[in-house]
Amino acid sequence: MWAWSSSSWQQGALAAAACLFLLMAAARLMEALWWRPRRLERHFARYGVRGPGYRFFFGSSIELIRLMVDASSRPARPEAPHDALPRVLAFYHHWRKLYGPKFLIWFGTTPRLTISEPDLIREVLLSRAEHFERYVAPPLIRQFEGMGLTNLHGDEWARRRKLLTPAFHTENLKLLVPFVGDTVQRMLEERVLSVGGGEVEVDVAEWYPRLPQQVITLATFGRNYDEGSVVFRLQDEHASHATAAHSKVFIPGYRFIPTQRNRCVWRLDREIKRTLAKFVAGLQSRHGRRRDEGRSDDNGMMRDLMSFMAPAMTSDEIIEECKNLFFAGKETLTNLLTWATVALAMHPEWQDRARREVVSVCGRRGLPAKDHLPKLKTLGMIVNETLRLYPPAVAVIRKAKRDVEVGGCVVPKGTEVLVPIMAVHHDRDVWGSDATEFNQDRFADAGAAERRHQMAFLPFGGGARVCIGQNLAIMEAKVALAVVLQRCEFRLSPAYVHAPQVLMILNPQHGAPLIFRPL
Ligand code: HEM
Repeated sequence: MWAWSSSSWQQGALAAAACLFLLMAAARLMEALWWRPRRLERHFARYGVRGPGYRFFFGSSIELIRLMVDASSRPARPEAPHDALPRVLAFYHHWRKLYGPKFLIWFGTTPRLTISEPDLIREVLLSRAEHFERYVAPPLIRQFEGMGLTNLHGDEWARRRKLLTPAFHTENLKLLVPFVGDTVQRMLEERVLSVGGGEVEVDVAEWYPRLPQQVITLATFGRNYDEGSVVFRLQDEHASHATAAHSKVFIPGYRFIPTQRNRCVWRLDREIKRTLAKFVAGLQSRHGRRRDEGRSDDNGMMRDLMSFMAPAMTSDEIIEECKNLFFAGKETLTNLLTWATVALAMHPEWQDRARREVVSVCGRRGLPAKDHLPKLKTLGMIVNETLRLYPPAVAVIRKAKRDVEVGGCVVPKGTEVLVPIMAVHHDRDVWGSDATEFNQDRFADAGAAERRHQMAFLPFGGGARVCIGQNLAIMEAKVALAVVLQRCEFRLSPAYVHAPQVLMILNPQHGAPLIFRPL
């Protein structure tokens, strides 16, 4: 009898504990999925910050995707092609009209405060930057981006940034100038100049990637840059699978399920690491031998990144950093070159002006030299105006590490802050009534952007985490465009459709076919 009642008591206690556990789990779930988002909404509303409203589990994501897909189904308006913001950041354009320049959206259950006023941006990126950390990309994206500078935080980021910064100093990079010029010349010879003087159609969005690919590989490893192309090919494949898989982010743990796509992502990751590991091991022993023999790490052209990394980082760290630099430096530069060439094809008068400058500085056929670069002023203005209207990175995101006040509004810990760079660049209040027109002359005098506002022009971000590769990007862009302008005239192909679209960065949705005529 006692035994029976003792076991039934135990069963009752177990059932009660299970109920309590379930209730607590349900309460935690409700807190995460409903009560907390609603509390945060009320919090922001007290400061006058509103937005599209939180929807259970999905936040504003469904509405956001609908707005973006809808916008990308139509080309840009032909009468105002550079007014691309409504198409590229359709959700921003739509909700800003409804809620003003500061509004709240929800990425799933994560609140994202969207700010586009330069004064507030300055607070987030500069004056209160210590209260924010860089956005942490989801694991699938981090895996192909690599755990390098862009994805590190705190002391490890600071150590790595200090270590790599000297490699990107202008003096070190100037030694790459002849290589960039020579590479573009070879690319033109293969694709355009060898066609026998006739016109040829080239999709520049597909043609340009080879340049940053070769340049980053050389800047990273010194010689042997051909091997780098293997990594880029694998990384491209990895990126397309990972971004497609990332769209299933709402299924928790999806990345661990051995679907066909996930298995492919895992295989590619292993292959990239294996290829880089082989490469890095060879280079590490070369650098080690040089050190033992008391020889400098100078490879005769420039100090490559390996010579900065080899003495201070483990092989795994170097592999992750290489993945990161390959990722950060390729698509961005390809985009800049693509949009600059498209803009010059749309505006033949500026193309002529830029060409006249290149010929007068570098001659009809001479490759640009490092001393020519400061003299290519018009080209520099064109590059800046392209970065203003078509910034490859259309936004940056920060996350509040603790409760912090921005523009008089308390931003609770864990809130993400979205800075839509492209919106600032297209803002008439910042850039004047012709903000959405291509007018390189607005950059005629150095410091013109700064005078508008310290945060008016942010193609490379701002504050401590500003792009480490910006000098390299500007140098590459100026040299590449100079060589193209010297040797060819170009115009839009009849097949070209102006349709900028953001897929991680700003891409031409239907490619960028241009007609080249050798000069
Ligand atoms: C037109 C070309 C480029 C553009 C528009 C661009 C844009 C940016 C932006 C906006 C950021 C800041 C991100 C943030 O604050 O969250 C950034 C960071 C970074 N960029 Fe670039 N980038 C370009 C070229 C390059 C190149 C050529 C490299 C190197 C090969 C590079 C390497 C990096 C790295 C490593 C970071 C992270 C810096 C850190 O967090 O300390 N970028 N870039």
